[in-house]
Amino acid sequence: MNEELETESKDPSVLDTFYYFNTQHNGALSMGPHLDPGFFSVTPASLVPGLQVVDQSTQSWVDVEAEAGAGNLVLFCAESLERWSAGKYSATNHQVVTSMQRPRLSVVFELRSHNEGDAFE
Ligand SMILES: O=C(O)CCC(=O)C(=O)O
Ligand SMILES: [Fe+2]
Repeated sequence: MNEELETESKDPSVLDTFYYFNTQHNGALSMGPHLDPGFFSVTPASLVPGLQVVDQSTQSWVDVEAEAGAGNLVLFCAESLERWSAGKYSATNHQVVTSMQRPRLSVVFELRSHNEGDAFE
């Protein structure tokens, strides 16, 4: 295992909060497309839209807050779960775009493991 991967797999679980000023034009990227590194991520849908996930059946972006009302929990798979399940559960590609020119607050919990081989050690 290279050093970068080793460091990544030893990251603790995180609870992040984000405040997006949303001063750019609608549709501008606030956080580029990415996969989260852990097993899964869970976030309450925000009051202000912005989170988008890729629908794997159509490969198109879906607006999360249009599907899940504010406060409903959204759970998506991340990279360790994809590797650990040998691809049975694919990590969800997601991004954040500017919308409504109103500040957006989000809270995201990412469950990670100290050692992927022993997932819940
Ligand atoms: O702000 C959000 O809704 C998502 C943030 C995110 O994708 C992340 O923390 O990895
Ligand atoms: Fe993310």
